[in-house]
Amino acid sequence: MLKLSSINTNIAGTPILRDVNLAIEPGVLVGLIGRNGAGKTTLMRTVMGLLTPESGSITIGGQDMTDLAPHFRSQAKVGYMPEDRQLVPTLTVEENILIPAWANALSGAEARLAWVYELMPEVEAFAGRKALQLSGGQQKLVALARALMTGSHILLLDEPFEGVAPALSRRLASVLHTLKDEGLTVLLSESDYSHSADLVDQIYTIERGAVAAQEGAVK
Ligand SMILES: Nc1ncnc2c1ncn2[C@@H]1O[C@H](COP(=O)(O)OP(=O)(O)OP(=O)(O)O)[C@@H](O)[C@H]1O
Repeated sequence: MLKLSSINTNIAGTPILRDVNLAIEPGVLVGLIGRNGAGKTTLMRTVMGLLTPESGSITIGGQDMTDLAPHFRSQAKVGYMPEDRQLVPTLTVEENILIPAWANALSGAEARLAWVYELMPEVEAFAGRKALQLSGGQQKLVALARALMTGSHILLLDEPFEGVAPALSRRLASVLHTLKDEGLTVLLSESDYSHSADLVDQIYTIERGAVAAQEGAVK
């Protein structure tokens, strides 16, 4: 379970997240819906420990992560797919996918990589190509593959469908359906409901850094 309690995060002294409370039960796919600039990325970066909240707490699987360095998220089997992908352009696709495994000395990385390739055979097909040779949508799949290396329990996906062509969007949605069936816990952000409506079990909206649960919004 992922839980944020009364989180306030500032950027350069400006309050961005305001008293955010959010709880995701294991195996549930939650949509975080809000316009550009609402604070979705700030929320994800705060959960990942890349931004330190001014106050409040973050627990993952019952462990208080609020003051722990980002790499503790990998140990807790949390994976993060940033909105801007953040691939290293001159490394191959496979090298990019393996970065979190190297950085965290992940045991069982080979088996995990094989599982990821089984889930997304198209990624294995371009494993040897440099990241800069891929389209934006293909890079999104690679960023998802990389997030899955550590994210075997919880995935944070920041606008995964943004800028992805329709055919690849459908493919991405089908991969996310499979991950949901596998029991992963997922927080997925989107600026509207266009891609997530069929996927999410529960919705939170975010507006000017304030988060609200949408009761009975879906399923
Ligand atoms: N490095 C920064 N310096 C100053 N302000 C920032 C910085 N990063 C984000 N902000 C501000 O924080 C607010 C929330 O931004 P954030 O990126 O979290 O929103 P978002 O919902 O993810 O939107 P987007 O899809 O546009 O990224 C915005 O008002 C943005 O201008």
